[in-house]
Amino acid sequence: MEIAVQAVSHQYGGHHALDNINLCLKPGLTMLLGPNGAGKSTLFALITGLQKLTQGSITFDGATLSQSRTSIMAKMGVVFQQSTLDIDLSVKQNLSYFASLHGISTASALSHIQGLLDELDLTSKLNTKIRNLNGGHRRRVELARCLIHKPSLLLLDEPTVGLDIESRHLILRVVQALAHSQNVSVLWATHLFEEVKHNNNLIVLSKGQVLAHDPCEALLAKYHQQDIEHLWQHLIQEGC
Ligand SMILES: Nc1ncnc2c1ncn2[C@@H]1O[C@H](COP(=O)(O)OP(=O)(O)OP(=O)(O)O)[C@@H](O)[C@H]1O
Repeated sequence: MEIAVQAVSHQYGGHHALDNINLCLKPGLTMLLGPNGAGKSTLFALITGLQKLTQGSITFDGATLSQSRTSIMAKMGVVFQQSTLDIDLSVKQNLSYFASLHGISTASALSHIQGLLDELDLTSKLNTKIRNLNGGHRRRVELARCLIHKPSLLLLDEPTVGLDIESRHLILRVVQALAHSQNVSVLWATHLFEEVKHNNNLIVLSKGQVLAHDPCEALLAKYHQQDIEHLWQHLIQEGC
């Protein structure tokens, strides 16, 4: 799915959270790098329709949410910063409930994500209640859940914050493989330089403005920087 964000601004009261954002997301993994308060979650809220879009436009393969909400939402998978799992239900019950919302049977949902459940070390935990899982495994369940309906747009809002290192690496590896092998557009918000790989697309967001949006390699070459942290510092100094 191709997502075009054009001239999008958003204010909370008089505070400009996003200021004239223009982006085009294509299949593959795009990292949205920005510090706390840069406007990442606000952008997610506008793309998902949780916040009403009042300035600019966002289209999904050419259609807006107000034109084709049901079909666009059916193609969207989202992991928000805050967990939305029911902690008193088991892993399987959480997956099953989500599948049923999309008109998918539990059996076909589990069969579709079986490989993923194995990779995420969740198969043996299907009957475990979420409250008995650690944070890393809870996040893995959320990732598996949002892939049940085969989305073509995946939005991940700081999905590895606060997780153990093994879960962080695993989630990053799974999402990178997914974005590489399937026709899925992934937008991954992060404030961690080390999560950005040189073969990713990169959007640098600061104080509600896009400072750069290009393949990472191209940005490193353009600004003569060796790594993401130095690129970031260079862009901040140049842009603000
Ligand atoms: N509901 C709200 N009411 C008022 N101001 C808000 C609200 N939500 C966000 N903001 C402000 O808008 C700006 C952008 O916030 P946003 O949460 O989008 O940034 P972020 O990059 O996702 O940061 P974080 O990683 O801390 O969530 C910040 O200055 C924040 O304080």
